[in-house]
Amino acid sequence: MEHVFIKMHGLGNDFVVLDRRGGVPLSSVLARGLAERRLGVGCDQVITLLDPAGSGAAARMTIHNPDGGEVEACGNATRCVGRLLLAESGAEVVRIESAGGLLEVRRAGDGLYAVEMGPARLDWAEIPLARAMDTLHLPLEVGPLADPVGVGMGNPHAVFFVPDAEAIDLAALGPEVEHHPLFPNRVNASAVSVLGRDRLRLRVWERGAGQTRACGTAACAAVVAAARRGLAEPTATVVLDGGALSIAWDRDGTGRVTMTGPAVEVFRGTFDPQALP
Ligand SMILES: N[C@@H](CCC[C@H](N)C(=O)O)C(=O)O
Repeated sequence: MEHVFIKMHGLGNDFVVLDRRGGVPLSSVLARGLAERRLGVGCDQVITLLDPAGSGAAARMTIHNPDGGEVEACGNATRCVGRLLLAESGAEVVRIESAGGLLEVRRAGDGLYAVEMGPARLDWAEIPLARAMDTLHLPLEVGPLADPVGVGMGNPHAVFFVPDAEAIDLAALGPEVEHHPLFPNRVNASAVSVLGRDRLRLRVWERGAGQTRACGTAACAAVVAAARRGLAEPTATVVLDGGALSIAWDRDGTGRVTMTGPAVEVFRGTFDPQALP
């Protein structure tokens, strides 16, 4: 039997979205097959909408990386799901349940969507790291990547500040950082250059996905890390390969991070699960 999917993206970080409300969660095997770029539909993450558990949210969202692993958070996908649910309900704001917590999405004008991504996690156990340590300086060096900041945005991030992010060979260095024993759940790795007090350049190696054109949670983590190091303000623009995101960390208040950026629907189609690799 054929299944319907929606292809969406946020700054080129692309998703296959499946609406399974009233149905059952997606298996890792099916997620891997759908994400496969030669034989599947192809995407950086597979997103499933399920019935909410009862928090008053419009839906529950699950996220699978192309390696089949289910993960806690995806900033760009949250804007995309928010767009779908806002259009469906006509409401001003929608709440989405995720493994990383309850997220809120609202329209921000000009095709932009603002997501309240929850609090930045700064404690080693919440990221998580393998043992107790100062998350502002992780004892890690992989080639030109050294002394990262650890940040949890629901999912784990290591943020490396470098003079020139363009010069970093992420394809070569990313896998070693991702699988380093310091990170029991593996990690997303970012190379960040400070362009100004309110502007960062970020290139990312995503856990379970490899290099992508943008990662929303990495952009949040980069601003949190830069503000903690005193390198930038807690409100800044992050320039990724696919475009820019506005990030605001309410550092002295709730500790929550708000991310604003585009969410685009590309097309809708069908697939036959039996035909997937
Ligand atoms: N692209 C996402 C993050 C997706 C999950 C990540 N690869 C992980 O394993 O934590 C984003 O926009 O945040």
